[in-house]
Amino acid sequence: MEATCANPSIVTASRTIQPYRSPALSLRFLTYRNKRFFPYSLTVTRCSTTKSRETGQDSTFESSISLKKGLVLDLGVSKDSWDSEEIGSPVVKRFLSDNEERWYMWYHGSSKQNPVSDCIGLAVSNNGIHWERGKGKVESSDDVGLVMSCGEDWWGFDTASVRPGEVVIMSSSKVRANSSVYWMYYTGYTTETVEFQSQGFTSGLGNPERFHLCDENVEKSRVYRSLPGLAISQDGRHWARIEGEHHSGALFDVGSEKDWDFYYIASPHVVFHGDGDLRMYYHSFDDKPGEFCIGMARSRDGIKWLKLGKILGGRISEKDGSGFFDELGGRYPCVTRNKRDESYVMAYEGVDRNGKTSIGLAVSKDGINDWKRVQDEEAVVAVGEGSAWDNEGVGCPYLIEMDGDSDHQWRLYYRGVGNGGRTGIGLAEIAMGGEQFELEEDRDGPLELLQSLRSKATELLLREEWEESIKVYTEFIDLSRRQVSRNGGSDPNPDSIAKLRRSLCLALCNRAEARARLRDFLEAMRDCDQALEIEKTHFKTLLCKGKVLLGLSKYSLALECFKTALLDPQASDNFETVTGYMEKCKKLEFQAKTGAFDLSDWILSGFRGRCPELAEFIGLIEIKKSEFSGRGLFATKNIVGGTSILVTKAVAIERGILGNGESGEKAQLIMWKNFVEEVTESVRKCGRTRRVVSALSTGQDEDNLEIPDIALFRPDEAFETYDDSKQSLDTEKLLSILDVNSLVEDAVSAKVMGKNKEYYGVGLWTLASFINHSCIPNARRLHVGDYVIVHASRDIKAGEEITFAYFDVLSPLEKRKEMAESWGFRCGCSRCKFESVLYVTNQEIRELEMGLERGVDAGNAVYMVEEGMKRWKVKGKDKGLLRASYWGIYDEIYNSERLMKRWGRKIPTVEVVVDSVSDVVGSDERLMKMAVEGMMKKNGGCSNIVEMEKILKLGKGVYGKVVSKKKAMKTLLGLE
Ligand SMILES: C[S@@+](CC[C@H](N)C(=O)[O-])C[C@H]1O[C@@H](n2cnc3c(N)ncnc32)[C@H](O)[C@@H]1O
Repeated sequence: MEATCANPSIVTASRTIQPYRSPALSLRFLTYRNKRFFPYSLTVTRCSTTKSRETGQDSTFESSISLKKGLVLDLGVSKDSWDSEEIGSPVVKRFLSDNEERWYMWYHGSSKQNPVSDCIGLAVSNNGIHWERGKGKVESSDDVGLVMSCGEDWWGFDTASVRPGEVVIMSSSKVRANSSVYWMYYTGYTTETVEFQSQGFTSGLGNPERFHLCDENVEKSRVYRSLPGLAISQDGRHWARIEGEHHSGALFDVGSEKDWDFYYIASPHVVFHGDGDLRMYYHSFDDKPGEFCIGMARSRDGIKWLKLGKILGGRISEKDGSGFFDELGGRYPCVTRNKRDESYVMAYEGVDRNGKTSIGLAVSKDGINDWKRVQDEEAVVAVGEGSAWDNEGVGCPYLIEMDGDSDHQWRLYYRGVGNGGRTGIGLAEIAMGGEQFELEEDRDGPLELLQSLRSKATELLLREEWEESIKVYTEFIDLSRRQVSRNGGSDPNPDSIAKLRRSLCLALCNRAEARARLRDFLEAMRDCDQALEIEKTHFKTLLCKGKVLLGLSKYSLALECFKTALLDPQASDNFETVTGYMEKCKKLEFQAKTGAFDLSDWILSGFRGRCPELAEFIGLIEIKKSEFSGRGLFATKNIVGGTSILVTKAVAIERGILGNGESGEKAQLIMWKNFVEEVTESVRKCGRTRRVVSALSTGQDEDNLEIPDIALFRPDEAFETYDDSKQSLDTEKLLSILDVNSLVEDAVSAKVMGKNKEYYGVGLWTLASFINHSCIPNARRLHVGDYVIVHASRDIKAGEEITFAYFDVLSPLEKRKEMAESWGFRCGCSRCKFESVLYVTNQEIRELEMGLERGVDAGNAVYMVEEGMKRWKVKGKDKGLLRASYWGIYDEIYNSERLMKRWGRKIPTVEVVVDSVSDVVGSDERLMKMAVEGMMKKNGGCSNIVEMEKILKLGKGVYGKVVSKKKAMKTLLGLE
């Protein structure tokens, strides 16, 4: 499986975690502005609010704004990938269940080895943007990659190429993707071609278009006689063909010579209208008018089809048809039902007189008759400008309506063609103004200005340019208010005032949304409240307010808000969204109060889907003056090992996969630069963040730092003390703060998440930044998504300082000193003090160290340490300290049969050593691994219950009580 993007979600702190010593100074010389990992292009391709000349009707689509988000799937990188040469025909499905979101994309592709033969593959994603794809055939039901090759029956209609048209889920889409029954309608080709007779058509017919075969003439005069086929699958990966009525196994044949669909049938797209009513939309080329046409067929069972005829053709015959983006007709229909009004929406690829392709929309009330184009002359999604990846053509659209609360958002996946015919799959978002601001009069007055402001603000909102959209909404809101008060009461047309007030309410709501994105929660709340004064139960505003309250961790108030939203008639369409938020509020409130988080199910699911939601939580702790340096966190009550101490969300995180060597270092610098920029932005936008970040240490004069009240870190409290001054922190100070307090997510995360070893993430978690280092730590970190959970790695007494390891504490004193130095401090912990004294006074230890440097036999060295401790009067817990320092040699001996044969009887058992070390440094993966291996060797399995319990206890120390189910813990320990 090739991961196209890192999305790490759970990370454990361990020996390899190094708090970040920043390359901050060198960054100043870097000018490259990294565009993050995903090449979003954020280009507005079409923005029109004109009424459809053709329809003149009140379609919710009449004002559509599309926004290209960029390339989401490029060609397969490796030369031998099945999809390295060309890709297209995306068919995208989104599956939602209670706690996960899964996206599937089937698409066709061809390889460099065999560029004329297309196969079908599957990619998966948890957000529809970052896709995981495979380079070879899928093996298991979790795998991704090639899922369907050409047919092998010599008489079959699909022996040369297959391309997906649509996948119909024959059970609910609210079930897990892998238990559904999928019906795939696809286009199959043989090598049989038909001569193409149309005179007027000057560019290639393109069935199938093969952009890698740049010689257009190949396809000019001949087309492949493709037909529609059906295959079914239980898991979307393993497909069985269903034979249709046609002798070739296809579902049906082309029409007779006089019919419009005589040449071929392509891109079958099937819509489930109701029981016993399936509708297929497909395209062909009608040579009488010389244009691409879209037609329909109907079926009761999805297998036997009855053709109904053409439903959408070209515009050649139209009076002013020339110059339209779809003058030569439409193809690749993708039809879907608009959840709002049950009408049908079709996205299609329009072909202009030069053969250039772009994407248009059409609507129909019943999906059969009366299809109307949404925009007349221009496409909804046009080719990219300049050297964009899709500057040659866009087409093969796949439209998805997103459930949710935003302004009627649709996603449109499409095939883009760029320079040299390079293909890729891109994403555009389409907003259909659901609550249109309708203008009926006074086109030159303020109403026109209002309309233009509103369109501009909506567009900016869609482009996620929050600050700009807030500015324009503010203009709109001020002007509307003036307008309302000027005309209020005395207006001859009370209807128009009512509309104006509705628009004002929506604008306030949208501005709140933008402000919430910038974490301007107080302002967002104000906007929501003002909108609700206009319309008490405005659904979208109630949703927005609920989310703002969630953002402020005010879970019970948020719950009330969502409950009120549920009473609105619009809620029926968004029932699951609202009830989903309500469940979230209840869960988070419980978690914030108790700190009871459980990741077991997520772990058991193999970390599939979204990370579990977490609430910020502050346990039994306070900030006080530390013996080490400056401030520290202290337990106010006894804390049992494994218990969560705090859960806090990162101010910012930057993640990526770093390579090795110079390029890896450069990538690291760029990541650091981005990270600094992100923190700077957060600090500038939010007074609360500014205050908590500026309370952190710069590493200077720590003992004179103010001791902040821990309440400052409670999101609940922060709401009341929010300030609005929008200032930045002094850059020098901010860089020092980040240098001292940033933490790096480590390679263990890669292991836990099954991610690439070179995965790298750096972040800032404010409250956790008060935790000092100790070489005998009592706490550990676990990173889950953007949150860090700090838990007790062993029992902690009331009043004890909470500490974790900034670096590997299973290493000798000198090494630890070096690491602390790179952090800019001298460790003042009791273990360092004890060992320093011992080393100064003990010649034998110094000799032992020299021996280790020379590479003395590990067995001998362990024996010397163990025997030495008797002479040096090192007793009880102190033995664990020295064993931790020389962990490397203990590890070596216990892992070597040869050494154990020789020394095994003379040294303590693995269990004794693991117990004594974990007693002083807390749990650690390596101790756990050694205990597990020891148990396996001794018992030949994990049958010994007492030892098993001991190991699970160690596991609890490493991962915390958040892994409450034994089965999940065993999975992490590799015992399941
Ligand atoms: C992330 S901050 C920890 C909180 C810090 N003590 C404060 O007052 O904000 C890291 C800094 O704390 C100090 N520090 C942490 N652990 C220490 C230790 N074991 N001995 C001495 N100084 C320590 C160092 O100055 C280090 O740069």
